[in-house]
This record gives sequence, C-alpha cells and structure tokens, in this order.
Amino acid sequence: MNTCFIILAAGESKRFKSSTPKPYHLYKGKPLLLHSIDKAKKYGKFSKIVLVINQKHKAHVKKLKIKNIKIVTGGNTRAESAYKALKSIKNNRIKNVLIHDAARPNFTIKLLNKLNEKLRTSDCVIPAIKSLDSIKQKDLNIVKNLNRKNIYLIQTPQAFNYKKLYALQINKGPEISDDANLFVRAGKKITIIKGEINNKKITLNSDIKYNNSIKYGLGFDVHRLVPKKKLYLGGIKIPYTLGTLGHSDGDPVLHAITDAILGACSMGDIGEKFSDKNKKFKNIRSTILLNEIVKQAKNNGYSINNLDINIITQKPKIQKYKKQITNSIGKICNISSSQINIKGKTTEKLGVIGKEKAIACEVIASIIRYD
Ligand SMILES: Nc1ccn([C@@H]2O[C@H](COP(=O)(O)OP(=O)(O)OP(=O)(O)O)[C@@H](O)[C@H]2O)c(=O)n1
Ligand SMILES: C[C@](O)(CO)[C@H](O)COP(=O)(O)O
Repeated sequence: MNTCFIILAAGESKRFKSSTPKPYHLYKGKPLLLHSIDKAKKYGKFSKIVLVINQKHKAHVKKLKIKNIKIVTGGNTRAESAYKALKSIKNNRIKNVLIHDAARPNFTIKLLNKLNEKLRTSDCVIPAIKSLDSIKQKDLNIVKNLNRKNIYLIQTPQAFNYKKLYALQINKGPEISDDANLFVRAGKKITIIKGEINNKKITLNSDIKYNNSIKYGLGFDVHRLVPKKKLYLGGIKIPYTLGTLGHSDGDPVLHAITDAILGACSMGDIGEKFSDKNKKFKNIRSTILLNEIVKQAKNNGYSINNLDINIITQKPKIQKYKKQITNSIGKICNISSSQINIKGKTTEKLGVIGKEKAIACEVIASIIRYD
C-alpha cells in the first residue's frame, strides 16, 4: 500500500520553554523527533516518510544526519505545516497518509498496524483515550456538566485517505488543531480507535522530567603498544607504527566505554562479560563487545545520556581522528555526536605512556534508567 508517514516538528515549542527546541530536546537518550522517525523506519511499511521542520531549526536537523526522509519546511500553524507536507507528496501516487506529532514519541508499532488496518474501511481513523476525570464546560459564567462517556482525548498518528484529506485542505485554518477536524467540519465519517495511555503529547518541560535518577559509571583501560599490531581507537583503525597487544583487538577506548556503561548500570565489568581466557573472544572486534553491552543495558531499561572520553597517549595525535571516532562510537551506542566528548591527552613524555610503551583511556558515562 502506498502509505506516507508525515511527522510534524515545525512548532515554536513556546510552552516547552527550553533553549533547545522541543523536537531536538533529548528524551530517553535521543532527540525527541528521532523516536518517531526510528519507529516509522522500523515499521517498514511506509513508502515515504516526510519530516516537517521549522526553518529556524535547520542547524539542529543537519546535526542529526537524517537519511532517506523527505524534509519539508512547515508553516505558522500546525494545519499549515500538515498542508505543506500533503502538498509536497501530491505527485507521489500516495493512497493513504498518517499525520503524527513529533511531540508524541511513545506511540507503538501496534497502533500503526491498527490504524492502517482500519483504513481499509474508513477514510479517517484517529486514536483516542477516554477521560478519567469529570469534564465540565464553562462559557462565560455558565458551567455545564459534560458526560465524560462521550468525551474523547484525541491523539496522533491520525490516518487518512490521502485524496479525501487533501480535498478538504481548502478549509484549513489556525483553529484546525488536528487534521481530523477537517472531516468533522465536512460532516464526514470518522473512525475512533483506542489510543494508548503512554502516547502523551510532550508540551511542557515538566512532561519529560524523569522519575528516575541519572547514574554514572567510570571506565579505564590500558594496553601495551608493540610493533606488528593494529591500533584500533573507538572502532576506527588508526595508521601508526605501533598497535595494541590484547586478547581482543585491544581497543582501549571501546573497552573503557564498555566498563563505564557496565559500571553505571551495575552490570559488572568487561572481564566478567568477555573473559580473556575464552577463545571465543580471541581477536574479536571490540565493536561487537560494546554493541552487546549497549543492547543489554537497553533491555534493562537504561539509556546512555552522555560519554566523556580521555584518550591518553603520547602518539598518535588524536585531534584529526576525533570526528571519525565520535561517529563510530555514536553508531555503536545509538546516540548522537552531541552526547559524546573526546579529549586527547599526553603524559608529557612521562612514564610508559610518555615513552610510547602503552596507551590508556578513561571514560565517564551517564546513564538514565526509565520505568
Ligand atoms: N506550526 C506548527 C505547529 C506545530 N507543529 C507540530 O505539531 C505538533 C503538536 O504541536 P505542539 O505540541 O503544540 O508543538 P508546538 O506548536 O511547538 O508547541 P507550542 O504551542 O507550545 O509552541 C508538534 O510536534 C509541533 O512540532 C508543526 O509542525 N507546525
Ligand atoms: C493534534 C493533537 O495532538 C491532537 O490531540 C493536538 O490537537 C495538538 O495540539 P497542539 O496545541 O498543536 O499541541
């Protein structure tokens, strides 16, 4: 089915009150809008994904290096942003479209399936949850009781037959707070399906305050430098006359990061997880080891918040490899470059490191645990 997923992220974030615009604010270890992008990609049944951005946020978007997504500049209202996205795919033979707030990161793939299933028999399908509170309406000084059984708190993604929705766009206006509003105004049928209690819209800064503390871990590793060995740092092979001696590929940066994450998550240490007595790990790439630990930490409800890394070596100079190493670590840990800091240090030619007999790395990791 030719279905497009539109992610609206062009708002001004006025109520969010943060120096970082809401769609790019870190949430559960990554920028908010990446949750919707990653889930849409993981779903794998959209023929096109469109991201609608605020033109003032282009620098934030560039940093994320988003691939395989059509990026459209939004408008002054949510309705205008939705319209610009719909217009941008007019010639793509799209049959159905789902429109979603980037401000709602916690929808599930199960909800996407339900919406797409219902689109077989309806031109407009929206998720909603019932109010758990009493509801009253106050107009001037007249207060009316409303029957909460007939009240629906509307969510996104909202699913539509593309042609039917596009035809209604001429009625769009700033008061159109959601796209299904157009169908209601036109007196057309709407199908409401059960939404998800966790599919809340993040509007205020307090919406993302974590109920859990941040935890910290410390990692350290040192390897002897010898001829005829390769030098891997942060998963990148560094051209140098010496390399590290070790049971695995001897990457001190990835080993120190692994230990820092294990420490923060109270999951032991790298020697316990990958013994250097075990032939299975002989010459293994440390990228595999770290990948495994990142997965285990995620399964235990942990998310990497940031890594601060000191690479301590007399040579080679680290500066020119920093970007490559940062990108490599970000890919393995599934975090953005903005969450990683690397410093190259020498020991002023003092000791074994200063005499180029060894290389070391120390890392502090901060980790957030979510319920
Ligand atoms: N002109 C706009 C306004 C809103 N949105 C998007 O619509 C979703 C819901 O809007 P809201 O949560 O209100 O975000 P903001 O408009 O940024 O918030 P505020 O009203 O506090 O400025 C958000 O993902 C927002 O980025 C949009 O794409 N274009
Ligand atoms: C579209 C929406 O999320 C449905 O509840 C809501 O209308 C968006 O409101 P906002 O003020 O633009 O956040």
